[in-house]
Amino acid sequence: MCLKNGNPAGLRLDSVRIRLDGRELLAVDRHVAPGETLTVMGPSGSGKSTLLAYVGGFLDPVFSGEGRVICGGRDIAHLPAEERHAGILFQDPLLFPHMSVGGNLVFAIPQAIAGRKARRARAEAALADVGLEGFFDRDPDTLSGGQKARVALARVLLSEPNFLLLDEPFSKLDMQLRDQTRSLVFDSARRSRLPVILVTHDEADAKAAGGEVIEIG
Ligand SMILES: Nc1ncnc2c1ncn2[C@@H]1O[C@H](COP(=O)(O)OP(=O)(O)OP(=O)(O)O)[C@@H](O)[C@H]1O
Repeated sequence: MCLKNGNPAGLRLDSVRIRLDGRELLAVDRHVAPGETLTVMGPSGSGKSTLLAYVGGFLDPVFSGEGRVICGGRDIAHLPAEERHAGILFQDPLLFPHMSVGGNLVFAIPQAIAGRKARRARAEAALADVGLEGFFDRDPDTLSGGQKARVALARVLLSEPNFLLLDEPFSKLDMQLRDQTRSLVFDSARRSRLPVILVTHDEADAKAAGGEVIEIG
C-alpha cells in the first residue's frame, strides 16, 4: 500500500504505549496532518528513537509496543516495515558507497515504475529538486555532508513514502547547511503532503518544522 498524491488523512498514533522491562517508557496519542510535522523532544534515553522504530516497524524485540498507527485508513502497526512505506532519515545519510549517486536513487524507485530511461529521468529530476543537477554519476564518497544529506532526501522522496520519520537528520551539518537542509526537507514534505515525525534535541529544528512539539520522558 503506497498512497499516491501524498497522505490525505495524515498519520494517527492512537494510544501508542511502549514498555521496556515491564516499565512504561512512553505514551503518545497524536494526529499528524498531511504536510505537517510532529516534533518529539525529550532527554537522552527517553525513547524518542524507539517511538520512530515503533511507527516505522523496526522496533527491537526487547521493547513491547501497543497502540494503533493509522495510515491511509488502516492500522499499519502490525505490518512488516516494507509494507508501511516509511521514508526515514537518520543523522548519517548512509548512501551505498559501491553505487553512484544515481544508482543510490534509482534503487529506491518503486519497481512499478519500469524502464531504465524512465527511472533515470526520475532520479535526475529528484536531484535537480534538491539542487544537485548533474550529480547522477558522482561517487557518494566525493560529496560533502550537506550534499549527502540532499541525496538522502531525494532518495527518500523517490521511494514514494506514506510518511517521513526523521531522527536528528540535521545534527551533523554545520550551521548554514543546517538552515538550508531544514528548509528543503520541510518544504518538500509540505509540497508532497507527507506527515512527518521529527526527533530532535535542537529547538531550532522544531521552530523550522513549525508544527506541534511534544516532550516525552
Ligand atoms: N536494544 C536495546 N536493549 C535494551 N535497552 C535499549 C535498547 N535500545 C535502547 N534501549 C534503551 O531504551 C531507552 C530509549 O532509547 P532511545 O534510543 O529510544 O532514546 P532516545 O530518546 O532516542 O535517546 P537519544 O536522545 O540519546 O538518542 C534508553 O534507556 C535505552 O538505553
